[in-house]
Amino acid sequence: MGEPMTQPSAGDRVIETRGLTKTYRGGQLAVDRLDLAVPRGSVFGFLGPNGSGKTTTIRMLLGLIEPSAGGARLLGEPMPRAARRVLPRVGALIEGPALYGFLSGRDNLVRYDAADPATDPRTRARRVDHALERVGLAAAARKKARAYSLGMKQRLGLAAALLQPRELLVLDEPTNGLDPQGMREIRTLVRELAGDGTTVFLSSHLLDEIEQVCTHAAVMARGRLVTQGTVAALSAGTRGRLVVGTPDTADAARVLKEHGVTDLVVAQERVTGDLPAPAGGPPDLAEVNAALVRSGVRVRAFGVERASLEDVFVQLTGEGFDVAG
Ligand SMILES: Nc1ncnc2c1ncn2[C@@H]1O[C@H](COP(=O)(O)OP(=O)(O)OP(=O)(O)O)[C@@H](O)[C@H]1O
Repeated sequence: MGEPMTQPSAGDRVIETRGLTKTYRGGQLAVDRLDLAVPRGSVFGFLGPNGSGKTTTIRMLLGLIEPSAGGARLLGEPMPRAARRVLPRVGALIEGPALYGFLSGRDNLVRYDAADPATDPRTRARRVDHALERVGLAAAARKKARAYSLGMKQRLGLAAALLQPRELLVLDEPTNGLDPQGMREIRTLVRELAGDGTTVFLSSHLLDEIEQVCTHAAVMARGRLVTQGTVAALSAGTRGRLVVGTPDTADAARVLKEHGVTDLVVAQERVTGDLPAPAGGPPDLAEVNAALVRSGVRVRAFGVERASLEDVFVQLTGEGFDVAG
């Protein structure tokens, strides 16, 4: 309030950081001049290998730790200064929910709801039941939380974050440690929440997870932002690889090379390579295919593999994605 609007579109950003930096006391630079812009309504994936600074960033966004330099705005308000005003509009799940194992899932939620002085005790039961319904735990609501699977615990944590209507959900590695079924459940839930108009910001070290659920992503490496944008644009920025399935790999490689395909890799009955840069338009794949056939190459499969976020990461950092933390 009262502050001049520096960006005309600032109101459309639920998270915005400028030069956000964290150096821990031991001197570890965990987050280095981060400029993040999370549009309202997006499912925003915060992607990076372990140790790349995701949790540190999230802790600063939520006002749990102070930045060493730079700043963050959450729902348009400066953090941590406006924490008391902003945080009630934000649901968060970080480092697994704190639950009492000896209480039922439902009673855990009742406790969470009662801990919030702004809630009306008369409508508590309705809120709790609705949240349980929301995450698909209604049938297991009376079970003790210690009997819950990890996925159920994670869903209960989400239910706690959903006791109030939220504009933004911040989830730190929400599928970490879950089995494939548990992961699917959380992903489905995230999609549903986004469908209702909640902006979801989630961190993950899993590329395919981000590609499956997110509309936007930011990629981190060693505390720095590598890139951010829509998932479609990030992948489109990287050329796909041509893949030819054939028993005649040597001939195929020769013909492809003649057509400007580079970085050829010959594996068992498969030749892959980078397509030439599209000077004046994309290469004519039909012509490449016809040339293979003209040279007597028996082509079983022919196509371009879509670039993945992993390709984007490797191309931008020159590192594999599994960088040690
Ligand atoms: N409290 C702390 N004190 C000192 N260094 C820390 C602290 N917390 C994190 N770090 C270091 O800061 C860097 C970033 O860690 P952070 O936990 O933010 O990364 P991350 O991307 O969330 O990884 P992970 O998925 O493993 O949590 C790491 O090198 C980590 O060792």
